[in-house]
Amino acid sequence: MGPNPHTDLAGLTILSQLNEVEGLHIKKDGAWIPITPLPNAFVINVGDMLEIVTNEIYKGVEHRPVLNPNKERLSIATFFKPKRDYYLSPASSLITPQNPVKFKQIGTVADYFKGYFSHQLLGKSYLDTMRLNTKDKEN
Ligand SMILES: O=C(O)CCC(=O)C(=O)O
Ligand SMILES: [Fe+2]
Repeated sequence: MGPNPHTDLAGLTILSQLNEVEGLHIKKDGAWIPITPLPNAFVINVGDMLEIVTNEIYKGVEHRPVLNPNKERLSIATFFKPKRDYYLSPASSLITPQNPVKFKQIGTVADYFKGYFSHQLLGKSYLDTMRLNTKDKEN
């Protein structure tokens, strides 16, 4: 976890904002928006793997934690992802003439992890390199 803007690698992230101090921003329509923690509520973020499985119907949310200089902030993240040996690809039921397949062949979840962590060294989005017919997104 770091302060850099990113999307999460897993399918879904469940965040528990333990002391309800603001500090998470998400990017929406090109603008950073602060998320106000609500009492007794989780923050749920869509990650890269759910974007792949839904063939981009659900988009991974870009977000960044912002340091609050005055208040300590406690956030616990739980990441949900498929098992490592599962094949990672868009669900066939979500591939239609209107929404043709959006991703290259990826392989297993373990293959995706391997590619992701070696690609991180290049400082670019690994998910964007897996898209078909689209240029790498600039962040
Ligand atoms: O600070 C947070 O609540 C989110 C942390 C985060 O983005 C992550 O762990 O991937
Ligand atoms: Fe994150």
